[in-house]
Amino acid sequence: MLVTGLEILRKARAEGYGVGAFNTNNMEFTQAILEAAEEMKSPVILALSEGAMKYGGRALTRMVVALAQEARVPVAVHLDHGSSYESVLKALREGFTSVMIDKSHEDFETNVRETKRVVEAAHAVGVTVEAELGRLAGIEEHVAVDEKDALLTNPEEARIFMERTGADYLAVAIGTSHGAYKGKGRPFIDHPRLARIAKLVPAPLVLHGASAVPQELVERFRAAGGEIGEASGIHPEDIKKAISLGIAKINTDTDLRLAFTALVRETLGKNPKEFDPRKYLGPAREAVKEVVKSRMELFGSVGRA
Ligand SMILES: O=C(COP(=O)(O)O)N(O)CCCCO
Ligand code: NA
Ligand SMILES: [Zn+2]
Repeated sequence: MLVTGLEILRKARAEGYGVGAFNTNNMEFTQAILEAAEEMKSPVILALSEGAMKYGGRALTRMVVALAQEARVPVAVHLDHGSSYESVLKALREGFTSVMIDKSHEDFETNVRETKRVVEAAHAVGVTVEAELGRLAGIEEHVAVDEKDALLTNPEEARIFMERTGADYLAVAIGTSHGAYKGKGRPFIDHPRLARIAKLVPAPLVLHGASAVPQELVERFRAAGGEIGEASGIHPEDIKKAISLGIAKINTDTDLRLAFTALVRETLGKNPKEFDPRKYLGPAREAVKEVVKSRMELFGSVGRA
């Protein structure tokens, strides 16, 4: 059933588990994510970025909202990294039940003002809001303290920010970053900082850039002809620890893309004569589903629907 992001995330934070927000751009990803959620009896958040909205248009948004309504588990349809008030309004018009306004690159007062404006509009139509404070950036442990403070979320600022904006959940910067290159080896995650934020911010917390970029997936991608450098993601133990400290929404996109693309390359490589899209998109869909299921097990959301 289609529910708001807060309905899913409030319970997750209260009960100490995480819920995956998985990005989709097409039918196969959407099916894989929802099938995994139903099989695992797990709540789930379907995330569409502005790029996804542009790429898929009404075909994508109508499909995602309709399938979320029919799903046998709680599903929120979420605008990922909304960059403007107008972009959020479009998502609200499409029936999304969760919207992110990401003004984390602006100064504090601008972020507060813009976020507050979105909260008023979204709440007026029963939709909940994710905001962001702090700069997502993979940082090495030895990075100077003042540089970390310039980048990562300041706990006291977070408290004031949430009180002034009324946002429902908060994306925090504690050392993760988007994409496949999150730092040399095991990225440094500032758990003490997260603990301080969680003490001051009772709202569900969000972890962006949370993909694991597992080596076996990177190898499979390379073996099938893909090219990728020294890729590394967030260690599963760091995800579990972050959830125990207050993270409730975990964004995963890169892992799904790697799995899907590795399988398309592999299937096409093995069957040069094949030109029925279902024959290479189907196995890729299954690979995405398996990644989503394993993420749900890691997050502890299995059986929580
Ligand atoms: O936080 C994330 C996903 O992070 P990751 O790249 O670790 O999957 N997102 O918001 C997804 C869109 C960003 C491009 O990946
Ligand atoms: Na988001
Ligand atoms: Zn993100």
